[in-house]
Amino acid sequence: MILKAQNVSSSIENKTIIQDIDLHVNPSEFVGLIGPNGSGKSTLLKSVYRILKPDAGLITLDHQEVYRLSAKKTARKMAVVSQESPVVFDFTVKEMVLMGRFPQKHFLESDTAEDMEMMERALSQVGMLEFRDRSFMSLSGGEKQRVMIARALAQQTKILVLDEPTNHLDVHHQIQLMDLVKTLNVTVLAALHDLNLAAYYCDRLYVIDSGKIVASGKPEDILTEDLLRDVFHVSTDIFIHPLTEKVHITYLSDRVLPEKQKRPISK
Ligand SMILES: Nc1ncnc2c1ncn2[C@@H]1O[C@H](COP(=O)(O)OP(=O)(O)OP(=O)(O)O)[C@@H](O)[C@H]1O
Repeated sequence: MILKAQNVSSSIENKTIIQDIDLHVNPSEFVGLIGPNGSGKSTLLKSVYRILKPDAGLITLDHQEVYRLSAKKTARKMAVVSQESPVVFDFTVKEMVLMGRFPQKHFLESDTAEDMEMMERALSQVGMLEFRDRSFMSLSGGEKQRVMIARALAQQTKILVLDEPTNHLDVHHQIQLMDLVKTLNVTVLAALHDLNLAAYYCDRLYVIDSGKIVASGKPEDILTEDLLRDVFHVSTDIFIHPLTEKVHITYLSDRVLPEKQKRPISK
């Protein structure tokens, strides 16, 4: 499944939030969207998953315009884990994950043995099976996030759109989740704050700053000390890790940098 955004611009309350965005994700590719707070990552993802219709431009899934597809048809193709945790009152973890099966079902069709199997498999994939009868609202932030990921997995789509999927997870669960997503062999577009995770797992990255794509390409080609200074306003030391052979970024506080290595950081 190929996802494309062409010349996409969106505004909220007459303020342009993202502008002339061109982006594509090839089948089975893991693409990361990185950028500072407020740069427009979630807005772009919301436009992709049909929550915020762009003012201009085109978003397609396998050459079909998403805003012409029904919500149900889109949900059969694309699963989303958004930043906001849903406010639900009395659903169990199991019921939350089974909701991911709705797009595949007929109106009022009850849960089948296959649905139950998918639910159990998705919960074990995120290490949450033992929580299946717990109330969703009683879970910790990280546990909720893993259940929402299980729900997306149970949806069995060819494309996953993830908005900060690891922001509540401890280091072990961050790696477990990213490994899992990587092995699914589906098309992934994910907004990520952790640049080392992005560099390690993503095939390609798009860098967004003030609503515009300012760089794109393989992590090793675009994650430079200059780019991180210009876009994220941090000093860094970047090298290829000898074991992983991936870009590794060390963040440097100006307080510890020798005077002669300090370079102005614009903001
Ligand atoms: N409903 C809204 N009303 C007004 N401004 C909004 C609204 N939604 C988003 N914005 C603004 O749009 C800009 C982009 O927001 P967005 O959530 O897309 O950024 P982001 O890159 O995902 O940020 P973060 O890294 O903090 O999650 C921000 O300045 C934000 O305040």
